[in-house]
Amino acid sequence: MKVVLGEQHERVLKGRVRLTGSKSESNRLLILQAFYSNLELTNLSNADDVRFMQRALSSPDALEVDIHHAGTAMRFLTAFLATQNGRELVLTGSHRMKERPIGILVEALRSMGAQIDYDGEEGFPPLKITGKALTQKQVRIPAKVSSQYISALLLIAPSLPEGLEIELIGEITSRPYLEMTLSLLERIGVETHFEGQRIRVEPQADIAVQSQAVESDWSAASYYYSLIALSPVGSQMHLSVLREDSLQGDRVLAELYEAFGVVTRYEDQGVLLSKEREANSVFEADLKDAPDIAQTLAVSCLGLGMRCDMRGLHTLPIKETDRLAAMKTELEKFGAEVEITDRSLHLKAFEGDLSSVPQVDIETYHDHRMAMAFAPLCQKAKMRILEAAVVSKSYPDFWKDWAALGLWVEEE
Ligand SMILES: O=C(O)C1=C[C@@H](OP(=O)(O)O)[C@@H](O)[C@H](O)C1
Ligand SMILES: C=C(OP(=O)(O)O)C(=O)O
Repeated sequence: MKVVLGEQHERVLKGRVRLTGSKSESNRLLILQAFYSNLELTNLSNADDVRFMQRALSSPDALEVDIHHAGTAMRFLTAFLATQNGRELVLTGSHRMKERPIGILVEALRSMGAQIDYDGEEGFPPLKITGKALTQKQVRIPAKVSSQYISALLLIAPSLPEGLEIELIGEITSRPYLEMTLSLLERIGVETHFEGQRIRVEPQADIAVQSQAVESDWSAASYYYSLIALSPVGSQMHLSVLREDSLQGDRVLAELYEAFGVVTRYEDQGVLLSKEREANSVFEADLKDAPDIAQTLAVSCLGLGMRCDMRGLHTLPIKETDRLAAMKTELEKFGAEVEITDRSLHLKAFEGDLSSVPQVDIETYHDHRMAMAFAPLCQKAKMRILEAAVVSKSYPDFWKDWAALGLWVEEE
């Protein structure tokens, strides 16, 4: 599927969108529900990554589980399945998943007594997992490559007879995702402690009967922040259901988009975004706590002619695609000047006229966020998004919601 956008530019927008549940919260709570069956969940995400997790958890006899592109599902299920005594299976994923490293998590689980073998290349999926009762109550794990490895350990921790003490080695990346995991554990009644480089999770055999509501997805909200930033002053968007006291680190959008002239007001049922003034000329940020919104921010900067300096992007090369390389290639198609390292992106303030650039074809590299990050640029430029159906990884209704807003979405 290809989507053509940007037939009309600089439209004043007024709209409302109800976003699907957070995929990060959903996949954590589904693992916890597999341990504690009296946990009821509402507002789960309809993302592919969550459906693959649900399918995996409801197939107790499968000899092979394929989680496609879902990083969190791959990492969380590796730890979960390692604890399922008597179960033997192969956990695999898409071609890209087989290039995304998992050795750090496998090593940590092995040191706790798990039996996990590589079914292909050492350090990468697919994995052959033989479930066992894990014996160790302490583990050490490097924290700089992906927080998902640590969240995976945290999610199995309360099911272990003595809980778990995790020592984090080195700089902690994507920290809000660890805090989200700990908050969800606390919410269902598990005791946790996080101080310095140490996390302790107490054992918890049962929890009280309860229902937990998943908040909507702040990473999905980023595309509307960018859309309003790129729209004329006076544009507004209401997004539900998002909260100021969110567990999701991407709530930092509310602060970051002030530099783009977007004001956030928290209301009863969500947030109201308003474009109230012109953007600053420079945007600088360290995104090690919020890596998933880097692509969105870079496109906002291009559209507004802002110079952009983003650091803390060291996890981007191992996500759905090498996001730094992909961004450089696609931004340059509009005439932008971009420099990248293995952890940063620098975009020179764009001085050209985007509306006169002939229609650009945006490649998506099997990455949902490439498609969604470029879409808001439809307020400034004409483009065709290739393989646009990739959005279903986290936000299957994305194009439907854009069409409902009256944004030009033509399918080819
Ligand atoms: O735990 C999670 O739900 C996630 C953690 C982050 O990954 P890293 O910790 O690998 O940066 C983030 O990029 C990903 O989309 C979701
Ligand atoms: C990196 C992402 O997902 P995952 O690592 O779960 O595949 C993402 O959604 O941007």
